[in-house]
Amino acid sequence: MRTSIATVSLSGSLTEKLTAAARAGFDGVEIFENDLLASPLTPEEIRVRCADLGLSIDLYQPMRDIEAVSAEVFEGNLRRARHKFELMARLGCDTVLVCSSVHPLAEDDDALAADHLRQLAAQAQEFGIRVAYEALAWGRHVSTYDHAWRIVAAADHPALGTCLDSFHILARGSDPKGIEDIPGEKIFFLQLADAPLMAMDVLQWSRHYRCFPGQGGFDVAGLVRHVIDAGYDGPLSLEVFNDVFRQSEAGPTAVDAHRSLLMLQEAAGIAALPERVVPTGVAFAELVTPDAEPVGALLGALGFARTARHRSKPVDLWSQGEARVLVNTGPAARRDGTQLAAIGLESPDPAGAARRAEALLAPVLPRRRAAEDAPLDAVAAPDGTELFFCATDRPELPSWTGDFRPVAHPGAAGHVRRVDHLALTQPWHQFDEAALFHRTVLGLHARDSVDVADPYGLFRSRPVTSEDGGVRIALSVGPAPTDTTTRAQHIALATDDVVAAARAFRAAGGRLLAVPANYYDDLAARFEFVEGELESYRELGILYDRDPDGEFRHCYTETVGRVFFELVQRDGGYKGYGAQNAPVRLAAQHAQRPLR
Ligand SMILES: O=C(O)c1ccc(O)c(O)c1
Ligand SMILES: [Mg+2]
Repeated sequence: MRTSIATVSLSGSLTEKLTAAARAGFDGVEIFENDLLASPLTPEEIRVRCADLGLSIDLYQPMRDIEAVSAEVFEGNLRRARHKFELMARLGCDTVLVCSSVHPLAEDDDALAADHLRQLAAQAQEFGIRVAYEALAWGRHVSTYDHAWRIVAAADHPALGTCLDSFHILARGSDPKGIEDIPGEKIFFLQLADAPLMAMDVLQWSRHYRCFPGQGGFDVAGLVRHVIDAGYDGPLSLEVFNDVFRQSEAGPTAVDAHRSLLMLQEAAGIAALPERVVPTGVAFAELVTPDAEPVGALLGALGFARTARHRSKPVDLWSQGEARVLVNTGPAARRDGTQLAAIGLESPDPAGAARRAEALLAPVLPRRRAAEDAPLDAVAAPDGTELFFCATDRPELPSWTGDFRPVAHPGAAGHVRRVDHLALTQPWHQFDEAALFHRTVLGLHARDSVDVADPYGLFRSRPVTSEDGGVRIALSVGPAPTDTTTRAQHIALATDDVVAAARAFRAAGGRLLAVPANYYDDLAARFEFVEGELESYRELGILYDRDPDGEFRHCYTETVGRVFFELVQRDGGYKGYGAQNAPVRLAAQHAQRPLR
């Protein structure tokens, strides 16, 4: 279906918004009145600009407080409307949105509202314009879609229809099934927005917290299904009022927005995308670092061995069990400092995974980083992390391991089995985008987001995982974008015996994050431990959590650049990440590296 986006959903000037929408692949836009009023371009110039960008102007909005008022006030409203219709003719836009009135003098009189909307539509028709009447969730007398439709039906004018807005419908808790009772040709427009489920004033909720479909808690795809079944064939248009999007760059927001519509159409069964290829495991994590020494020392103490070196580049492969870490001291490292730059994901079909990613607007990276390298399918995540789709040790497919030559090594003798999870801190304005990206592009499941108290703000974390936990990525966003502790990324390594792993790490010269005694006094109050167990945790800085599924024990290394390691032991079916312990861990990391 055609896709459209309201200019209010993007930041910047009108021309910046239009350019971003066109580049992201939208077919059209809804022009918000304020964006037009603030633009130095004349309506004719805006029309030309849109045409040049290949965008249709699908809707002009909003017109407010029109209906169910005194005859005298309505006279004035019609005059006001005429000016807007003239403007729309200059713009080349044929549909106007009229919101249900919030005016204190509006009367609770459906017959009067219908009469006024009929007169408005008759005037619009003279300009070749259609009026789409929308129920605002906080409308004074009309606040539900079915009520708005009853008034439109009663008015019975060919230039009058209804505009459905998923936010208003779902925020009111209306049953969207009833949409199928509206004739498709009377649904003049469909606006889509999701929102996190919150108990708050609906106007504030709508104006500040809307998000793109798939990023909140509403079943927007289910609603769209009903609208399609009603016979609607107009555009799918995003109308998202969101405080974060207002501040972030329009280009990436528009891409995020368009990705959400592609995903929505797949979910609603309207359009197909290349099939989902869900990764089955972590092939490697790649660190870039200007100085291989401290990272190497840390990996060595964790029991990793340097097992291979890239044939042509300054990249070492460190291995232990199924865990592999690449340490890259190439040019990017000198630029960016020590950080987690890439993730290799084991993929059943690397080329298929890349095709889906590309269809979902992920930037595709060159297949070979150098002429002699094995071809690898890779894309960039929103935060710039490179994701490689790998087929490790599958002779029928090219493997990244072919680019590495084994080096003599003493053999890894540690307690690490594999990568348990990767924790990636997102730029503050890309948290929702990152979750949607990992869900749609990688086919991972987004779990509930948790808020954790950091001593200097709030830290939010949301895991995205494969069904069996073979891939777990914890996406997070911290309070202060410039603060190194909350920008840290980490690699969590799975072990069957975290006490032994921690002891071995310390014996090899590694330093574990020290955890305050108060934490252990509290643990003793919350849980019963076998003799000596708590003492080991206290000595080593091991944190503990238990839930009905199982137990979790974990500890942390010091941080190099932006990166630290975690050793984790999961027992039973524990699926979490020790969120209970995160405030203590964050405070300890701040204490270790005071804010500058
Ligand atoms: O918040 C508002 O006023 C507003 C305006 C126009 C819309 O289409 C809408 O859904 C909300
Ligand atoms: Mg709306």
